[in-house]
Amino acid sequence: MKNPVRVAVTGAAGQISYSLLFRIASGDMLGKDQPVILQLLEITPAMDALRGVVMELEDCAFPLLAGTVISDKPEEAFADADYALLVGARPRGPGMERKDLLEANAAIFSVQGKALNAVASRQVKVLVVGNPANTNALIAQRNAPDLDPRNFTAMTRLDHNRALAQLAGKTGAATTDIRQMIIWGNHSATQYPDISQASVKGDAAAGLVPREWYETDFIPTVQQRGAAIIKARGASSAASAASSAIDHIRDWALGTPDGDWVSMAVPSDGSYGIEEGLIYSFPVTCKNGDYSIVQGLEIDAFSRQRMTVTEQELREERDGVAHLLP
Ligand SMILES: NC(=O)C1=CN([C@@H]2O[C@H](COP(=O)(O)OP(=O)(O)OC[C@H]3O[C@@H](n4cnc5c(N)ncnc54)[C@H](O)[C@@H]3O)[C@@H](O)[C@H]2O)C=CC1
Ligand SMILES: O=C([O-])CC(=O)C(=O)O
Repeated sequence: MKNPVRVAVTGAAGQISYSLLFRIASGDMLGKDQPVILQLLEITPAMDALRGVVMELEDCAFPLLAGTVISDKPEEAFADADYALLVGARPRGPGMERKDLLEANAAIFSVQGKALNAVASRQVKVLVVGNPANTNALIAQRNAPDLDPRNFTAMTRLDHNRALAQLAGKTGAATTDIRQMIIWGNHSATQYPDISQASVKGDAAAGLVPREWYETDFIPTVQQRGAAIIKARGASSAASAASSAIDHIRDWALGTPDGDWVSMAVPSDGSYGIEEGLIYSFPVTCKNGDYSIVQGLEIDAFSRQRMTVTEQELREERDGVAHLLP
């Protein structure tokens, strides 16, 4: 049996975590041979609710759950963490954009970045889910100067999976028949879901669907899916967000399949002309616990224009939180 790894999760009594924690503990994220210790962070008023979640975790008798720690102090929850899933933040309600949460949530990520810097494993892999996820990841990263900046990522895998589902529905294929989908940019309404590289059962996706559908239906549907779920459910997506967080960390830790890639928001290294340092979603492949941005893709004028719009929004979000970026 492998030694247990430490997985910190914030917002552990919230609705995403209620789907997420049980799947981490069952081995869906890091493999059926990898024991985990869950280190759960909540705010003080939510500690009773968190104790209830831990009672349920115990009652599952998961063979891989090697321990559970709960705390309302980031320095306790992040101690020696190998993975940190930063979920805890306020969700948006109807009529809000995700960046409307910036003011409410940004402070959380500067405090947690400092705590990760102080006590987490030096190799900690960080996934920010709390919105606005890309800019929150930037805040956490910049407050953790002693950690590898590349290990701060934000979640656009839900958008990626939504795009797979939409294209599968339109072409009558299974999501597993689709390769090389891309989400570029921000986890927001400016994101650019790009099928120009994608294939369905080996055929170019762009040749299988009308251009008109792609531009006026597919792109806005994926961009607005979070809002559509809030409208329908009265609460933001939770189970699908949890599932995508599992996918993000699993692929980062265990690797992407040959011949395919996934979308992750990672610090730009200047690839495709995107300003260095922004946490921008790119197509990436993962191997041996590391990711690389896919290089050499051709970018046409349509794509470039959309990639620039979402880059610009990320610049504006960053400039809006300059006081939290040491
Ligand atoms: N990146 C993505 O694709 C997605 C992101 N989200 C975002 O994820 C976040 C969480 O969503 P839900 O679980 O639905 O919200 P929720 O409100 O059900 O749970 C959030 C939890 O975080 C806790 N919390 C607040 N401040 C905290 C802090 N400083 N430290 C630790 N815990 C703290 C709250 O007490 C609450 O229990 C929201 O910001 C939401 O917008 C949601 C869906 C998809
Ligand atoms: O839309 C929201 O506010 C929640 C979220 O990020 C998503 O479902 O993509």
